[in-house]
Amino acid sequence: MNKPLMDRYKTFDFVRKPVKPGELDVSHKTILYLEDVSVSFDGFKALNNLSLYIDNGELRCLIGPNGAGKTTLMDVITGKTKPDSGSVFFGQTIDLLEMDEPAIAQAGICRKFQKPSVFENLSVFENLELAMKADKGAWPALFARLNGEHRDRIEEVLTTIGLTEHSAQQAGILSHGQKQWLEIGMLLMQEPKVMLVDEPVAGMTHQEIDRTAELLLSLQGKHSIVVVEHDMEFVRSIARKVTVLHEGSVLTEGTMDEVQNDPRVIQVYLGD
Ligand SMILES: Nc1ncnc2c1ncn2[C@@H]1O[C@H](COP(=O)(O)OP(=O)(O)OP(=O)(O)O)[C@@H](O)[C@H]1O
Repeated sequence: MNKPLMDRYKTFDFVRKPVKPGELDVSHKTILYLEDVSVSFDGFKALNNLSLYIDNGELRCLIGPNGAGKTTLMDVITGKTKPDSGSVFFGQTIDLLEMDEPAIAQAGICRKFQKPSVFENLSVFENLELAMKADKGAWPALFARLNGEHRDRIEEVLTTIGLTEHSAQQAGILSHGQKQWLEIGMLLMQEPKVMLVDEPVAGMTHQEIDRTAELLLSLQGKHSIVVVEHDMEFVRSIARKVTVLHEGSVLTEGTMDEVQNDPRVIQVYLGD
């Protein structure tokens, strides 16, 4: 086939673009695969043959009692902890166990910890600017002028996180909720494929919790999001699918109603 004709064919959906080596392949709709993952600390199994699959673009909530393994699971996905056994893939082909933490972040898996860690002395805008430039690996260019495209991107993220009116305000004087949204915005500047979000609404007011629910719902589809949260009312307000962890394994998965009515879930939450 001559080249121009081939190029024209590429514009049709039915001709699947071949995935280059190292490129994310979500053609099977799954973006994260964890299979038979085990992690031991001094003989204690924090994760025990855990298998979990996250769809591309979905918003998944992860719940479970204290010590169930939620944090360890996040640590495995981000490369902080390497499992003793099992496999962890990003899309069809990218083996996360062969990558270190910075490489995994660079590939598009970002994590937001519970405590906000914004730069308090910088403005909201400058925090977003810094997040973008740091992502480009361009520390020497940190003080270079922003081009229009970058400025537009920051404005877009400001709108998404609802902080446009606070753009020039110093981050240190934002409310707790606003700091959390700014930090989500800082992740968004890096255009993540997967966002791991740890207890986003801890310490928030009811209004802030509602706003956070709206924000996370608005991000699904464009990003795949895994939220670890203890606030069940909040989980109910955002979750399509909930995964319940217990003793390092998946106990059950389903809608919030399904898992809340599951006798095994009631048992692990209430004890015997
Ligand atoms: N570095 C470590 N060394 C020893 N044990 C650990 C370590 N990290 C986690 N654990 C243990 O592994 C188990 C799972 O811990 P993990 O923090 O993953 O649970 P969690 O579901 O996140 O709990 P929480 O809801 O309380 O944050 C716990 O029993 C914990 O004590």
